Amino acid sequence: MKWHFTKMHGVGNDFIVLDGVRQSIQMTPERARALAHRHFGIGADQILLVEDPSHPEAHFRYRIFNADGSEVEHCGNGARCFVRFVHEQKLSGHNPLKAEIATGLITLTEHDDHTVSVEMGQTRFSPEAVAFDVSDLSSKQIAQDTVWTLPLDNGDTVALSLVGISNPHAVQIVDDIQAAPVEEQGPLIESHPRFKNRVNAGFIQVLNPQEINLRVYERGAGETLACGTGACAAAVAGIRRGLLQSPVLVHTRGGDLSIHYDGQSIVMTGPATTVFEGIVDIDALVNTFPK
Ligand SMILES: N[C@H](CCC[C@H](N)C(=O)O)C(=O)O
Repeated sequence: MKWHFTKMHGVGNDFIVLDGVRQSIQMTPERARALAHRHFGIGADQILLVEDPSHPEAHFRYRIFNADGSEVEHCGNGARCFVRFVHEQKLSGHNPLKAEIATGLITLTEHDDHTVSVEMGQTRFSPEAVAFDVSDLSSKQIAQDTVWTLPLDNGDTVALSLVGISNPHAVQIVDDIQAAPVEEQGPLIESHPRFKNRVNAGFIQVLNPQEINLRVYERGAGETLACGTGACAAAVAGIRRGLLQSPVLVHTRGGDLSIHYDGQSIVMTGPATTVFEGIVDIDALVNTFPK
Protein backbone atom coordinates (compact mmCIF):
# COMPACT_ATOMS: atom_id res chain seq x y z
CA MET A 1 0.00 0.00 0.00
CA LYS A 2 1.42 3.43 -0.96
CA TRP A 3 1.13 6.41 1.38
CA HIS A 4 1.69 10.05 0.51
CA PHE A 5 3.69 11.74 3.29
CA THR A 6 5.13 15.17 4.08
CA LYS A 7 8.47 15.64 5.88
CA MET A 8 8.39 18.61 8.26
CA HIS A 9 10.20 20.00 11.30
CA GLY A 10 9.59 22.34 14.18
CA VAL A 11 12.97 23.95 15.12
CA GLY A 12 14.77 20.81 14.03
CA ASN A 13 12.45 18.27 15.73
CA ASP A 14 11.51 16.35 12.62
CA PHE A 15 8.37 14.52 11.58
CA ILE A 16 6.74 12.39 8.94
CA VAL A 17 3.18 13.73 8.60
CA LEU A 18 0.44 11.48 7.20
CA ASP A 19 -3.07 12.40 6.01
CA GLY A 20 -5.28 9.69 7.49
CA VAL A 21 -8.44 11.53 6.36
CA ARG A 22 -8.09 11.08 2.61
CA GLN A 23 -5.85 7.99 2.90
CA SER A 24 -6.53 4.68 4.67
CA ILE A 25 -3.70 4.66 7.24
CA GLN A 26 -3.47 1.86 9.80
CA MET A 27 -0.46 2.78 11.95
CA THR A 28 1.30 0.11 14.02
CA PRO A 29 4.45 0.32 16.21
CA GLU A 30 6.33 -1.73 13.60
CA ARG A 31 5.32 0.61 10.76
CA ALA A 32 6.18 3.69 12.83
CA ARG A 33 9.64 2.29 13.64
CA ALA A 34 10.30 1.48 9.99
CA LEU A 35 9.20 4.93 8.77
CA ALA A 36 11.24 6.74 11.44
CA HIS A 37 14.47 4.79 10.96
CA ARG A 38 17.26 7.15 9.83
CA HIS A 39 18.86 4.57 7.47
CA PHE A 40 16.34 1.88 6.56
CA GLY A 41 13.37 4.27 6.47
CA ILE A 42 12.55 7.93 5.82
CA GLY A 43 13.91 9.10 9.18
CA ALA A 44 12.15 11.21 11.83
CA ASP A 45 11.84 11.79 15.59
CA GLN A 46 8.08 11.22 15.46
CA ILE A 47 5.27 10.23 13.06
CA LEU A 48 2.20 12.53 13.07
CA LEU A 49 -1.15 11.14 11.88
CA VAL A 50 -4.11 13.40 10.98
CA GLU A 51 -7.51 11.68 11.36
CA ASP A 52 -11.19 12.52 11.50
CA PRO A 53 -12.11 13.50 15.08
CA SER A 54 -14.32 11.70 17.58
CA HIS A 55 -14.63 14.86 19.77
CA PRO A 56 -17.63 16.99 18.65
CA GLU A 57 -15.74 20.30 18.93
CA ALA A 58 -12.55 19.13 17.18
CA HIS A 59 -11.77 19.63 13.50
CA PHE A 60 -9.28 16.73 13.45
CA ARG A 61 -7.73 14.06 15.66
CA TYR A 62 -3.94 14.40 16.11
CA ARG A 63 -2.00 11.20 16.85
CA ILE A 64 1.73 10.98 17.63
CA PHE A 65 4.11 8.00 17.41
CA ASN A 66 7.71 8.13 18.67
CA ALA A 67 10.60 6.71 16.64
CA ASP A 68 10.52 3.61 18.89
CA GLY A 69 6.92 2.99 17.82
CA SER A 70 5.24 4.09 21.06
CA GLU A 71 2.05 6.16 20.69
CA VAL A 72 2.07 9.19 23.00
CA GLU A 73 -0.22 11.91 24.32
CA HIS A 74 1.19 15.15 22.87
CA CYS A 75 3.91 16.71 20.74
CA GLY A 76 4.30 20.49 20.77
CA ASN A 77 6.62 20.99 17.79
CA GLY A 78 4.46 18.49 15.95
CA ALA A 79 1.28 20.43 16.71
CA ARG A 80 2.66 23.47 14.88
CA CYS A 81 3.55 21.29 11.87
CA PHE A 82 0.13 19.58 12.09
CA VAL A 83 -1.82 22.83 11.55
CA ARG A 84 0.51 24.01 8.80
CA PHE A 85 0.07 20.61 7.09
CA VAL A 86 -3.75 20.79 7.38
CA HIS A 87 -3.76 24.25 5.79
CA GLU A 88 -1.15 23.48 3.09
CA GLN A 89 -2.90 20.22 2.11
CA LYS A 90 -6.24 22.08 2.09
CA LEU A 91 -7.76 19.62 4.53
CA SER A 92 -9.37 22.63 6.24
CA GLY A 93 -9.26 26.41 6.20
CA HIS A 94 -10.20 26.74 9.88
CA ASN A 95 -7.77 29.06 11.67
CA PRO A 96 -7.70 28.75 14.68
CA LEU A 97 -8.01 24.98 14.39
CA LYS A 98 -9.11 22.67 17.19
CA ALA A 99 -7.32 19.32 17.42
CA GLU A 100 -8.23 16.35 19.56
CA ILE A 101 -5.33 14.77 21.46
CA ALA A 102 -5.33 11.94 23.99
CA THR A 103 -6.28 14.20 26.92
CA GLY A 104 -8.63 16.68 25.28
CA LEU A 105 -8.54 19.62 22.89
CA ILE A 106 -5.73 21.97 21.85
CA THR A 107 -6.18 25.15 19.79
CA LEU A 108 -3.75 26.00 16.99
CA THR A 109 -3.39 29.34 15.20
CA GLU A 110 -1.19 29.76 12.13
CA HIS A 111 0.05 33.34 11.66
CA ASP A 112 0.77 35.06 8.32
CA ASP A 113 4.50 34.36 8.67
CA HIS A 114 3.77 30.61 9.12
CA THR A 115 4.71 30.69 12.79
CA VAL A 116 2.10 28.94 14.91
CA SER A 117 0.71 29.51 18.41
CA VAL A 118 -0.57 26.47 20.31
CA GLU A 119 -2.77 26.52 23.41
CA MET A 120 -1.19 23.40 24.85
CA GLY A 121 -4.08 22.05 26.92
CA GLN A 122 -3.95 20.46 30.36
CA THR A 123 -0.88 21.09 32.59
CA ARG A 124 -0.48 19.14 35.85
CA PHE A 125 2.25 18.84 38.51
CA SER A 126 1.37 15.85 40.66
CA PRO A 127 3.35 12.60 40.59
CA GLU A 128 0.25 10.93 39.11
CA ALA A 129 0.36 13.40 36.19
CA VAL A 130 3.60 11.77 35.02
CA ALA A 131 2.92 8.25 36.42
CA PHE A 132 5.73 8.75 38.97
CA ASP A 133 5.48 5.93 41.55
CA VAL A 134 5.47 7.27 45.10
CA SER A 135 3.69 4.29 46.69
CA ASP A 136 6.70 3.58 48.96
CA LEU A 137 7.04 7.20 50.17
CA SER A 138 5.37 8.65 53.27
CA SER A 139 2.64 11.23 52.73
CA LYS A 140 4.94 13.67 54.61
CA GLN A 141 7.64 13.14 51.93
CA ILE A 142 5.08 13.57 49.16
CA ALA A 143 3.69 16.78 50.69
CA GLN A 144 7.17 18.28 51.00
CA ASP A 145 8.45 17.36 47.56
CA THR A 146 7.86 19.79 44.75
CA VAL A 147 11.39 18.91 43.58
CA TRP A 148 12.03 15.16 43.68
CA THR A 149 15.51 13.83 44.50
CA LEU A 150 16.17 10.71 42.42
CA PRO A 151 19.27 8.48 42.64
CA LEU A 152 20.34 7.08 39.25
CA ASP A 153 22.03 3.76 38.46
CA ASN A 154 25.31 5.54 37.57
CA GLY A 155 25.63 6.95 41.09
CA ASP A 156 24.37 10.44 40.20
CA THR A 157 21.48 12.02 42.12
CA VAL A 158 19.20 14.46 40.27
CA ALA A 159 16.63 17.00 41.50
CA LEU A 160 13.58 16.80 39.24
CA SER A 161 10.47 18.93 38.75
CA LEU A 162 7.59 16.84 37.41
CA VAL A 163 5.29 18.40 34.79
CA GLY A 164 2.51 16.78 32.75
CA ILE A 165 1.80 18.58 29.46
CA SER A 166 -0.47 15.66 28.64
CA ASN A 167 2.84 13.84 28.15
CA PRO A 168 5.25 13.34 31.08
CA HIS A 169 8.33 15.51 31.76
CA ALA A 170 11.04 15.48 34.43
CA VAL A 171 13.19 18.60 34.30
CA GLN A 172 16.34 19.63 36.17
CA ILE A 173 18.46 22.78 36.38
CA VAL A 174 22.09 22.64 35.15
CA ASP A 175 24.79 25.32 35.20
CA ASP A 176 26.10 24.77 31.65
CA ILE A 177 23.83 23.31 28.95
CA GLN A 178 26.77 22.32 26.73
CA ALA A 179 28.32 20.27 29.54
CA ALA A 180 24.97 18.85 30.73
CA PRO A 181 25.11 15.00 31.11
CA VAL A 182 22.23 14.49 28.65
CA GLU A 183 23.59 11.30 27.06
CA GLU A 184 24.56 9.76 30.42
CA GLN A 185 21.58 10.76 32.58
CA GLY A 186 18.92 11.02 29.84
CA PRO A 187 18.36 7.28 29.30
CA LEU A 188 18.59 6.56 33.06
CA ILE A 189 15.87 9.13 33.82
CA GLU A 190 13.75 8.21 30.75
CA SER A 191 13.51 4.57 31.82
CA HIS A 192 13.81 4.96 35.60
CA PRO A 193 11.48 2.38 37.26
CA ARG A 194 9.64 5.11 39.21
CA PHE A 195 8.33 6.47 35.86
CA LYS A 196 5.80 3.75 35.04
CA ASN A 197 5.21 5.12 31.51
CA ARG A 198 8.79 6.34 31.06
CA VAL A 199 9.44 10.11 30.85
CA ASN A 200 10.98 12.94 28.80
CA ALA A 201 14.11 14.24 30.59
CA GLY A 202 14.77 18.00 30.37
CA PHE A 203 17.97 19.92 31.21
CA ILE A 204 17.55 23.69 31.78
CA GLN A 205 20.21 26.42 32.00
CA VAL A 206 18.68 29.67 33.28
CA LEU A 207 20.22 32.67 31.47
CA ASN A 208 17.92 35.30 33.01
CA PRO A 209 14.34 35.31 34.38
CA GLN A 210 12.92 35.29 30.83
CA GLU A 211 15.44 33.20 28.90
CA ILE A 212 16.75 29.63 29.13
CA ASN A 213 18.81 27.12 27.22
CA LEU A 214 17.17 23.70 26.99
CA ARG A 215 18.12 20.17 25.95
CA VAL A 216 15.71 17.22 26.14
CA TYR A 217 16.36 13.49 26.06
CA GLU A 218 12.97 12.47 24.68
CA ARG A 219 11.03 9.36 25.68
CA GLY A 220 11.09 7.01 22.71
CA ALA A 221 13.38 9.15 20.54
CA GLY A 222 16.57 10.08 22.42
CA GLU A 223 17.99 13.61 22.44
CA THR A 224 16.22 15.72 19.81
CA LEU A 225 17.22 19.17 18.54
CA ALA A 226 14.10 20.54 20.21
CA CYS A 227 11.07 19.41 22.22
CA GLY A 228 7.98 21.64 22.28
CA THR A 229 6.21 20.08 25.26
CA GLY A 230 9.65 19.98 26.91
CA ALA A 231 10.03 23.73 26.38
CA CYS A 232 6.60 24.25 27.98
CA ALA A 233 7.47 21.96 30.91
CA ALA A 234 10.80 23.73 31.45
CA ALA A 235 9.26 27.22 31.40
CA VAL A 236 6.42 26.30 33.76
CA ALA A 237 8.71 24.41 36.15
CA GLY A 238 11.06 27.41 36.28
CA ILE A 239 8.17 29.83 36.90
CA ARG A 240 6.79 27.64 39.72
CA ARG A 241 10.27 27.48 41.29
CA GLY A 242 10.53 31.29 41.20
CA LEU A 243 13.44 31.21 38.72
CA LEU A 244 11.55 32.45 35.65
CA GLN A 245 8.69 34.76 34.66
CA SER A 246 6.40 34.62 31.63
CA PRO A 247 7.00 34.98 28.71
CA VAL A 248 10.05 32.71 28.54
CA LEU A 249 12.31 32.55 25.48
CA VAL A 250 13.57 28.97 25.15
CA HIS A 251 16.76 28.41 23.15
CA THR A 252 16.94 24.84 21.86
CA ARG A 253 19.69 23.35 19.68
CA GLY A 254 17.32 23.63 16.69
CA GLY A 255 15.96 27.14 17.30
CA ASP A 256 13.88 29.31 19.63
CA LEU A 257 10.40 28.92 21.11
CA SER A 258 8.35 31.45 23.07
CA ILE A 259 6.28 30.23 26.02
CA HIS A 260 3.53 32.28 27.69
CA TYR A 261 2.07 30.94 30.95
CA ASP A 262 -0.68 32.71 32.98
CA GLY A 263 -0.81 30.15 35.79
CA GLN A 264 -3.55 28.24 34.03
CA SER A 265 -2.85 27.78 30.33
CA ILE A 266 0.33 27.59 28.30
CA VAL A 267 0.69 29.13 24.83
CA MET A 268 3.75 28.09 22.82
CA THR A 269 4.73 30.00 19.65
CA GLY A 270 7.31 28.95 17.08
CA PRO A 271 7.96 28.00 13.46
CA ALA A 272 6.70 25.07 11.37
CA THR A 273 8.65 24.09 8.25
CA THR A 274 7.72 21.88 5.31
CA VAL A 275 10.80 20.17 3.81
CA PHE A 276 9.52 17.75 1.13
CA GLU A 277 6.67 15.44 0.09
CA GLY A 278 6.96 11.81 -0.98
CA ILE A 279 5.36 8.43 -1.53
CA VAL A 280 6.24 5.34 0.53
CA ASP A 281 5.21 1.70 -0.03
CA ILE A 282 4.65 0.85 3.64
CA ASP A 283 4.39 -2.94 3.15
CA ALA A 284 7.64 -3.09 1.14
CA LEU A 285 9.33 -0.86 3.73
CA VAL A 286 8.28 -3.08 6.64
CA ASN A 287 9.28 -6.23 4.73
CA THR A 288 12.79 -4.88 4.04
CA PHE A 289 13.18 -3.45 7.56
CA PRO A 290 15.66 -5.52 9.62
CA LYS A 291 13.73 -7.40 12.36
N1 LIG B 1 8.86 12.09 23.04
C1 LIG B 1 7.58 12.67 23.51
C2 LIG B 1 6.64 12.93 22.31
C3 LIG B 1 7.17 14.04 21.38
C4 LIG B 1 7.34 15.33 22.12
C5 LIG B 1 8.20 16.40 21.43
N2 LIG B 1 8.75 16.05 20.17
C6 LIG B 1 7.48 17.75 21.41
O1 LIG B 1 7.76 18.57 20.51
O2 LIG B 1 6.69 18.01 22.35
C7 LIG B 1 6.90 11.69 24.48
O3 LIG B 1 7.21 10.48 24.41
O4 LIG B 1 6.08 12.15 25.29
